Amino acid sequence: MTQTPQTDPAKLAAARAAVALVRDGMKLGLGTGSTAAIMVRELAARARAEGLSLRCAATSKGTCDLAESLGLSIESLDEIGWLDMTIDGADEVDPDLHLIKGGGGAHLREKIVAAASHRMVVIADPGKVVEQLGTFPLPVEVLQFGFETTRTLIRRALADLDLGDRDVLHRLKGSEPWVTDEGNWILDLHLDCIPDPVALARALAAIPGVVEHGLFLGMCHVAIIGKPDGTVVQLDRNADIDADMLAGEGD
Ligand SMILES: O=C(CO)[C@H](O)[C@H](O)COP(=O)(O)O
Repeated sequence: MTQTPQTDPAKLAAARAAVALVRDGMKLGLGTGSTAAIMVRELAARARAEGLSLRCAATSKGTCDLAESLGLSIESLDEIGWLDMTIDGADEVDPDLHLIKGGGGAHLREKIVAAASHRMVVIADPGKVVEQLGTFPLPVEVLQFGFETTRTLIRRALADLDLGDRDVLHRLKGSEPWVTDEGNWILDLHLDCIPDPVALARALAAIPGVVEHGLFLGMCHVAIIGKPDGTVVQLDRNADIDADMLAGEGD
């Protein structure tokens, strides 16, 4: 039976484990996506039940609307300042806890919020754990101005990294461009594998029309991987991680 994101037991387990890390008085970043949405619901329920006083910054309009509808107080990042912890989902997590994010198109705000956080906690199901990043198409947020120029420069950068002849696709919603919360467009880079994420991140960041790419390198401190049986595995950065342990357990 196909499970809706709300009832996915692996995502729910990861979300609950992350919410258990929250303490009264914390300043939190709230991620975006189906797993993050489950976390927001769990967080709101716990805050209500325990009377927690929390200050939260959201990584997207969608998360902001959801959190506020559940009674969580959302402020702008600049009002809150430095955050204790951000809890967010991911599209891929590698053994070094490098990530691909942006499947939901929110990676620009997600990266800013993660950068403003003492700790970034990623929550995911086992299908997100990979040996090497790149199977999931890498989202790159680009300005609308000079869009085709930026796409050409990205293709050239990929060729320089021996990643030529890959699809660099304009993300659409129906037949119209998918527009981010910041009013930009997204290119999805179908790379299959990313042998050198650091070199790719550097090359993309050097292209003028690129606003932000979905590689999160060295930002995630802890990944909590929920499993379909409701248990979790916690991966800590710099720990000796055996991604094989989790491979193939996706739901
Ligand atoms: O980066 C993201 C949004 O920009 C999400 O965290 C990522 O796409 C994972 O989403 P989901 O939990 O729905 O699988």
